[in-house]
Amino acid sequence: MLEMERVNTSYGTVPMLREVSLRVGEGEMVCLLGPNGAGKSTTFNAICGLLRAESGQVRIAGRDVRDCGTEALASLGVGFVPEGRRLFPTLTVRENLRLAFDAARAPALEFAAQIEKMAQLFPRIRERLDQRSGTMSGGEQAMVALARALIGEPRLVVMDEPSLGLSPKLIDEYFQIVARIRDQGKAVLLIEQNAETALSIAERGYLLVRGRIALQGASADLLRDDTIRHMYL
Ligand SMILES: Nc1ncnc2c1ncn2[C@@H]1O[C@H](COP(=O)(O)OP(=O)(O)OP(=O)(O)O)[C@@H](O)[C@H]1O
Repeated sequence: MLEMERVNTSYGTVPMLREVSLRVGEGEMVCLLGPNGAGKSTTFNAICGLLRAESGQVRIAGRDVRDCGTEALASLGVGFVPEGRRLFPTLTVRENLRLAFDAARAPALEFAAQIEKMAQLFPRIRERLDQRSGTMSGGEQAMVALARALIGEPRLVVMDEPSLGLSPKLIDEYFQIVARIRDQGKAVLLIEQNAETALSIAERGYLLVRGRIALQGASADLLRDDTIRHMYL
């Protein structure tokens, strides 16, 4: 579903990502770990078209998306959960979801039915559909941001540190929902600081250090790896 091949990016003259290659297969959940400043959000931006890769390729479902634009990606079946949620705070939950639903351009889907599906998946937002999203708690906003990524039935979901700022109890609830999404057959790239939780639900993982992929492997192997244990566990 997602392939990055030898991607390089810079901020001005400062190189950031260096020869980054990663892939997420159909229905597979993969995590991208890395310390602060490693380039995780840069990788997210390179996938969603906010930052153009200088060289290398970014392909989604076999299509080169480097010049695609973020809106077009939604209609290719990709849902994004950006760091910090980035909801429209003065719009209601329903309006935020509507924008994402329209961007997905999926004529076979019906908005009311998709809202009902999201309300079932996220009971916390059912009674808040007409509340302005900026007045919701951080945990509720996190659920709305995930519902927004899912409402157009994407085949691939890319999440940038979605658990940031959530309480331990909410993190558990959040990742139970993420695991259910994976079980529905969606491909997921989970960019996370929370290595133990991420590796416990993803099949494989990559470790990004100073813009380069330093380690990759099956989650069970990474959980036993000395570098990962030293950095996180
Ligand atoms: N727009 C920008 N202009 C210049 N430098 C930037 C820009 N965005 C990010 N950087 C730098 O690139 C490096 C990687 O940033 P990035 O946000 O990708 O890291 P990260 O792994 O997501 O870190 P964190 O876990 O702290 O969010 C950092 O040193 C950051 O200061």
